[in-house]
Amino acid sequence: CQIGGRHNVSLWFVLQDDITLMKDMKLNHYRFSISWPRILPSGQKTELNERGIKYYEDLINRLLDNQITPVVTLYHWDLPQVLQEKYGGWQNASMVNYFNDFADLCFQRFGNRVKYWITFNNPWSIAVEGYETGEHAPGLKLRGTGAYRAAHHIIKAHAQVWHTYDMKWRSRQKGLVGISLTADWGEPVDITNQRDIEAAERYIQFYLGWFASPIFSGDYPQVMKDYIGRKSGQQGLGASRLPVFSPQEKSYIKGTSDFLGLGHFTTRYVTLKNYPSGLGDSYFADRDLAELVDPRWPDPGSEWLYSVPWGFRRLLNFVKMQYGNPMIHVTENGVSEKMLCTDLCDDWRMQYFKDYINEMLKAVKDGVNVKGYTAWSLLDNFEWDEGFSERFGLYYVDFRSKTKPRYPKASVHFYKRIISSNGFPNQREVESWKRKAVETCSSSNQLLAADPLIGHMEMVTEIVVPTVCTLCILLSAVFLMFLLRGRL
Ligand SMILES: CCCCCCCCCCCCC/C=C/[C@@H](O)[C@@H](N)CO[C@@H]1O[C@H](CO)[C@@H](O)[C@H](O)[C@H]1O
Repeated sequence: CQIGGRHNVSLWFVLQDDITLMKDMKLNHYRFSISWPRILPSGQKTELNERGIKYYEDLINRLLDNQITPVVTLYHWDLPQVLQEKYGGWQNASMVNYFNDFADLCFQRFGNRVKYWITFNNPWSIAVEGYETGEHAPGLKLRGTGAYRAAHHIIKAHAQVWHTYDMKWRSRQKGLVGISLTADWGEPVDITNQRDIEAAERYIQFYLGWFASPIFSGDYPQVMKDYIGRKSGQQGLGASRLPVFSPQEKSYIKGTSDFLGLGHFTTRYVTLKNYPSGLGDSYFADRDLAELVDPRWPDPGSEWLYSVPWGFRRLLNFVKMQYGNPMIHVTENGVSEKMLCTDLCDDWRMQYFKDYINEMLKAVKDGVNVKGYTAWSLLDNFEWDEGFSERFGLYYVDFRSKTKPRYPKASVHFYKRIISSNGFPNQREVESWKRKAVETCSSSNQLLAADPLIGHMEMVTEIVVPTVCTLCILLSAVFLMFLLRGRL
């Protein structure tokens, strides 16, 4: 669960409270990110924000005091603005060294206590949504080239950070450094149709393989090199839009992940669809495929998120087969709800967790090396596409209130049972967990229902009172001026 780099409420007592929530749920680890600009506001090591460092030190210490292992992500999408403005962010190769300096500083300052490091969270989103579709920061629409360039530099930056840790810190600190990749599963529409099978394979290779292949196997997936290379040629370009790793770079990058962090939320059916070149380059057109969904799949929240648990097991087995059965930590898995739905009795989330965790356990039985699972997310937080209107939290957060109070959804009680049983004992017991969770959440619902009143009172003290006071002062000043002018 993650709030770290994006902690909005940094009051100490809130931090304490959240750790109490974690402890109460018997979480044994907590994933959060360190905000690069918070530590190095100019992006470079010349200017250090000691208060930012202190904030993370306190968080880490407090977690350890409570026997909760910190799992720290170094880049969950917040780049120091100056690096974007001066160099173009991840379009520029110089980010590799800047990011390495930041990571090195984190290892130096926190590495005696942090043993699990994740370099990047979901680089697919950074590259595609940041530099191809422009939906995320920095909002660039460099179609057909931007995402590939950004990814190229991210992969190199990841590798350099892993080597820095390996050479400089590992022997003393004895931690692990990995990357967290997010991917959907892609299932052929027709499993007897070779063209659909290949299209589904391309879907996964363009998603997961784009990053995992260089890191685990030493180069981009062959199918990406073939498709992008061919289309670039048809477009009259002298070279592929997909950058190339030199032989030295390939061997430098290969093997640079001590574990694979895996984020997974949903699945797509995939079929062949040709995109003739000349209609505009794009990452999406390069894949020559169409994504489909089954209208019967539940989709309680985000429009891209359908609950398809069986896809999780297939994806995990794909990782095992494709990358030599690496150690996997599931870093993100969860489901949202739309804002209008303020019901704390989130039976669809309990169902999602039950089904997805169950499929993960089947994958473990298949021999997949899953060592950890982290739900997304502990608290409702800022969603990158939809802001605060899509809630992924186990805990509901009342964003209208200054103190951002947390209310447990039914899934808190349910998830807690999964943790203490380390899985599912039997169907009957699991059903009774659900019943009890729903009973408990009804009382929290009542608390939340009383909340608009609190919000209203806060609005009065925060907006109405200061505005009225300012107006009074202004009026008095005007009145005084008139009075003085009359006397002169
Ligand atoms: C020629 C064909 C053109 C087709 C154009 C299609 C454009 C599609 C755009 C794709 C959008 C996909 C959105 C899905 C993204 C998720 O994978 C991503 N949000 C998952 O990342 C995690 O999501 C969490 C929940 O939002 C988030 O909070 C967490 O930080 C992310 O790591």
